[in-house]
Order: sequence, then C-alpha cells, then structure tokens
Amino acid sequence: MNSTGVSTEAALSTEALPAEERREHDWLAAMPKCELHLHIDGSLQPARLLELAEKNAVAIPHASVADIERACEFTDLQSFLDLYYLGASVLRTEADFYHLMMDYLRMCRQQNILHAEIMVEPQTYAPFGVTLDVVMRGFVAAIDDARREWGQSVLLILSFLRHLSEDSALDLLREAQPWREHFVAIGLASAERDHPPAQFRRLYSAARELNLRLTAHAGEEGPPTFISDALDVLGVERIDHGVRAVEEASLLERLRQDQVPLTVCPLSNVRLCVVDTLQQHPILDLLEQGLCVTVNSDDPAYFGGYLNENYTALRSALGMRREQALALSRNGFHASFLGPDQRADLLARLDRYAAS
Ligand SMILES: Nc1ncnc2[nH]cnc12
Ligand SMILES: [Zn+2]
Repeated sequence: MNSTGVSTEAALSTEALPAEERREHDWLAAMPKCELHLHIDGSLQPARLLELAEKNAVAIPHASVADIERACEFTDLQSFLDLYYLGASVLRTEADFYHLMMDYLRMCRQQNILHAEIMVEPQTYAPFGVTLDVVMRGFVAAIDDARREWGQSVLLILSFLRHLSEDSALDLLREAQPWREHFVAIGLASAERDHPPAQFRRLYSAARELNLRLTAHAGEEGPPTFISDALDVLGVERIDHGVRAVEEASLLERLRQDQVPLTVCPLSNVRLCVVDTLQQHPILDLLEQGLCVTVNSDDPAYFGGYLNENYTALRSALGMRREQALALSRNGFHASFLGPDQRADLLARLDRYAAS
C-alpha cells in the first residue's frame, strides 16, 4: 500500500471491485485520452532500473524492487527528486533510452493514450558523460517505431532543470538546435522552491524566438505568484500542476477567464504531499468552476499509476462521473500542442466514444 491508499497492484487490476465500479473503471480505461505532463525518467520502472544499474555497472543503494518501492515514501518534492535523479543515472546508452521510451509508448497503446507530450531532460544525464545525441537517437527511434507500428502520436518537450543555472539551460537550448524539429515546446521542472520563474526569463525569450511553444511547472510547491510570473514573465501558454492557484481567488478567476490549461497530476500531488488525500484534491471543483484542467501522471513509476490509474482513482476517491471524465479528456486534447487538424481528428474519436 502506498500513501495514495491505492496499492499498485490494486490500481492496475479491477477484479476486486464491485461489478458496477469495475464497469466504470473499464469504461475509463477504454476512453481515448491524452497525456500532457509526463517526465520520461519518471516512467522508469524499478525492475528496469535495477537491470540497467547492473548492466551499466552503476552502484545504487537499492538491491531489489521491494527496496525501491520502500524508498517511494516521499515527504515533499525534493525527497522524490533525490530518488528520481538516482534512478535516471543508470541510463547510459542509446539502447537504454530506446527501451525507456518504448516501454512508456507501449503503455500508451495499452491505456488508450492516443497522444502524449513527453518531457525529456538531457541535463540529467550530462554529468555521466551521456551526450544529447545518444539520448535523442534512442528516443526518436522508439517514437518512429511506435508511430509506424500503431500510429502513436507523440510530441517532445525539452524540459530544463531549474536547480541548474539559466546559462546551462541556454547552452542546452543551443546544443539542441540540430534536434529542433523533434521538439514542440520547452518546459521547466525540478525543485520549485527557491527557483522562481523569473530566473529563466532569457531562456523563455530565446525559445520564443525559435518558435517553440512554452510551458513550465508552477504552483506545485511554489506559491501562486509563481503561476502568475510564469504567465507574465515567461509568457507560458499552459501551466504544469498549478494546483496552488486555489489559494488565490483572483488568480483562479484569471485562469478561468483566459482558459489557461493546467496539467494536473492527482496521484503525484498526494505522493508529494501537495494535498493530504485524494479526497481533498481540487481538480473536480476546478473543472466545475470552468477552468481548463487536465489529468496526467507526471512520474507513473514512482507514484503508483499511469494515466488510467489517475482517472480511476478520481472515480474512486471523488466519485468522478462519466461526463466529468470526458470533459477532462477533451480539455487534454484542446490544451495539447497538436496542430488543428490532428487535434480535431482525436477529439472526434473521443466524441464517438462518448456517443457509443
Ligand atoms: N513533480 C515534479 N515536479 C517538478 N519536477 C519534476 N521532475 C519530475 N517530476 C517532477
Ligand atoms: Zn512534473
């Protein structure tokens, strides 16, 4: 059992549920979905992590899957990031990056995630001598295979680490130019406390010049002013997390008026103690107030579930109704960085599902 109150096994299986709940969970699982907030390193499953640590001779202080699962008792964002960066340190070769991406894309297929916008964080691997070319060759090969084999739709977000300097971010943005066509947007992640959006003003302005779309984590652990600064100083189009907006009525009203998408991650918020329990999560209240909220998994290997488990947990904890689930999924497609034709195509698939 984890701190969400949902064991990973139970979250992944509906067998123990009463028949009606099982039917609703199956309906949610089959619903066409979109994931906009997923750190690829956060999809590294413990078994794969251990296998890669051994293959690449990386010493880690965990000997078994159970050991890693025990380490997933987080008290805040930083306590999670310590394990997350340790996990990512075992990735070293092009094949490692291929398999990491392919494992997640297979999960997309299984969970009816028709479109995924995936954060890639090359600064994480650089201290181990892993080059951007190694990382990108592996990721792009997996995406090409998934697109060819089952038509998976994927866009990549070049995500920068805010605990590192803006100069280091600008260096990476320059280094990434040969891979420009593979990125739709930039993002900003890692430790939010003590790293306000304004520290990355030049980065966002350079990315805008390159016609990249803009998003950033804000209002996960940081205060509501980080959300308004991300909008006003960085010029982002959507906010990753943003749940601390509930503390500031005028900000909520602005987000509603301007229909700024929030990529909310319910299970993550419980695991990282952003909210105390899922029952207290504000996502459905925000939806009912007319905000453009979406459901996402953030780091599924560490937080007890992928996208379907986030949707079904909202059903179990908050009694989410079918029309609310459809509205959340629709918001996801609307808030995506897809072009209009592809977005319309995927929304039509969701509409057909709703009518079936
Ligand atoms: N929830 C999160 N917040 C900030 N940075 C992250 N990197 C991976 N997961 C994150
Ligand atoms: Zn995140």
